[in-house]
Amino acid sequence: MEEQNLEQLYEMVKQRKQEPVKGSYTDYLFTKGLDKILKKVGEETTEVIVAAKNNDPKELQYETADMLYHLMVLLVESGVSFEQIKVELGSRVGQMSQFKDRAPITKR
Ligand SMILES: N=c1c2ncn([C@@H]3O[C@H](COP(=O)(O)OP(=O)(O)OP(=O)(O)O)[C@@H](O)[C@H]3O)c2ncn1[C@@H]1O[C@H](COP(=O)(O)O)[C@@H](O)[C@H]1O
Repeated sequence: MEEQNLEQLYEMVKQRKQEPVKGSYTDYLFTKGLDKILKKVGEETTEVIVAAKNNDPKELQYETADMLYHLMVLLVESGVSFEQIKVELGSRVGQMSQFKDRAPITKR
């Protein structure tokens, strides 16, 4: 079975932006523009949430792939490079998360 990592997907989407393939879904999104892309990111994100809530791993896998694809389209459309995301993530490696427990609610 063929696999694709996120960076390869990003590069493929970027190539579609630079060299549009008329009739392709990616071109359809870029042609429709930012509002359409944002609606799709929102829709696919909601479907991820519902799949997780329904405890449906297959559906979660499918919807996560849909969401990530649309997120890559949004990054390309917004001019954010995959390298920038890697640098951002890299800057966090090895850092300790700042997490503070909220004080428990107590009875008066
Ligand atoms: N990974 C994806 C990918 N994931 C999801 N989708 C598309 O995202 C759409 C989501 O389905 P929906 O039912 O929500 O949307 P829709 O009803 O088709 O359309 P709208 O709601 O947006 O009007 C489907 O049309 C899927 O085909 C993707 N389309 C493309 N890719 C990758 O991009 C490559 C190039 O695709 P094209 O640009 O279409 O050639 C493909 O080979 C894939 O590797």
